[in-house]
Amino acid sequence: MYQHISIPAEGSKISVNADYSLNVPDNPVIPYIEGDGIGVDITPVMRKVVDSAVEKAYEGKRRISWMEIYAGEKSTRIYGENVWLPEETLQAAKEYVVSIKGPLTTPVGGGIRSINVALRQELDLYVCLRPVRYFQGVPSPLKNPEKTDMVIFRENSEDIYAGIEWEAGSEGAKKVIDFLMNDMSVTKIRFPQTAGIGVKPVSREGTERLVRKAIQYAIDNGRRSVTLVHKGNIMKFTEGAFKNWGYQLAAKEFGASLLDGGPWMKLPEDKGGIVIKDVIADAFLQQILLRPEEYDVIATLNLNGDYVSDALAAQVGGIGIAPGANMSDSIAIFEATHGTAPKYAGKDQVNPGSIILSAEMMLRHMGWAEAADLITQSMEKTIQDKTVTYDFARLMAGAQKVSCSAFGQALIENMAR
Ligand SMILES: NC(=O)C1=CN([C@@H]2O[C@H](COP(=O)(O)OP(=O)(O)OC[C@H]3O[C@@H](n4cnc5c(N)ncnc54)[C@H](OP(=O)(O)O)[C@@H]3O)[C@@H](O)[C@H]2O)C=CC1
Ligand SMILES: O=C(O)CCC(=O)C(=O)O
Ligand SMILES: [Mg+2]
Repeated sequence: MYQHISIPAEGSKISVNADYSLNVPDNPVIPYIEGDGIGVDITPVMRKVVDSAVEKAYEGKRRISWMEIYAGEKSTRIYGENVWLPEETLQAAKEYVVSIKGPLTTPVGGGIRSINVALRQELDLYVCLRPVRYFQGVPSPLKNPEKTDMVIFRENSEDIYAGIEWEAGSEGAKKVIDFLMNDMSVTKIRFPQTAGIGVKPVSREGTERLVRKAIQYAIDNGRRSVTLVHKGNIMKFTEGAFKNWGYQLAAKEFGASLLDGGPWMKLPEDKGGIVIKDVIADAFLQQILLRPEEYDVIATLNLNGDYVSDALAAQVGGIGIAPGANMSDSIAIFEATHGTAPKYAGKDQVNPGSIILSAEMMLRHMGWAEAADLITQSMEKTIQDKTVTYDFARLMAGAQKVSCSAFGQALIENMAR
């Protein structure tokens, strides 16, 4: 029994088999977190669009029972002042296997640590999967935005992003600096009296499980290459190790061999002949603008993946239309790439496209491809009709600018069946 979560009267749990495949009942209970800021605008629209797609695709034989669970500001209103991520929210996400969330606020330079990161850490959702594709008609800063077609596998549990750090002048920072200077002979801390300290753990296990998923995805989906994106020239034993462990895994588990003497590799033809390559992160950020067609599946560390996600989203029209998922082998929480966009909160203005396309990924993950296809088709049609929210309308000649909820309604009306 939960304290504040109301379990729907109808519906049952999705379960996971030993091989991590899912048993999805026709009436699954799907937990959702509304989200802070624009969560109040986009999450209800997403639910309506998904319900409509499922109804249209399965004519009442399948249906989602939504179950609200809480995190972020709404949680503090329900559970108490300092309860940002209740234990029962984690429990429900585990028990019900597949869920979806709106964005959650993280204060800058102090205050609570990210609840988004905490959710990923607590549930060990080690893959952040963010596909980036172009929808015809979306305004983009590129001449040929359709050439950007990548799938990002961002490591989601390690790196400097994990939040191990001590504030300048704190007891913790002093202790760590003392240890580094006195016990480890470190002489390179430029201003030891006033330095804050962050720690960047990157492990072989963490790297291998992420790169394994990326390569398997590339094989299963007929992709051409997997690129390891790193800053290994500077951070040799973290980012450099990520690159080395990635190549080693490709050889050890997938039979990759050196291509033209290396370091690039190639999988055997029965595994699609996929090329495994690497690129240094700064060079990657300029190459994705100049030659995006050379990149396909991307495997990278947590912080790089965060930067790369927003940069690639911009190339195909912005974070209003950038979906994603946080996944372990069994549990998945789908979420948009963007944040809470506080200046638009409650104004019914923003693009609900990102969370709707995250739900589209969720439906596909559940094996409900017919409903997922309806969402993609209606998204394509609605954008081509130039019925769009402010973010696209301001860059599109002759567009009909609509609200967040009206865009959802247009999607529903444009569903083919
Ligand atoms: N996973 C999560 O929950 C995430 C949470 N965050 C958190 O969100 C908060 C705000 O972060 P911030 O850096 O402002 O980033 P945001 O992604 O929230 O917003 C930045 C800008 O992106 C555009 N944008 C974002 N979402 C949409 C949308 N749905 N439709 C149209 N445009 C959109 C807006 O641009 P414009 O002004 O040009 O219209 C907005 O001002 C922070 O607390 C941050 O930590 C951030 C990222 C992910
Ligand atoms: O947790 C946050 O507030 C930011 C997270 C983020 O930017 C991301 O995961 O892309
Ligand atoms: Mg981000």
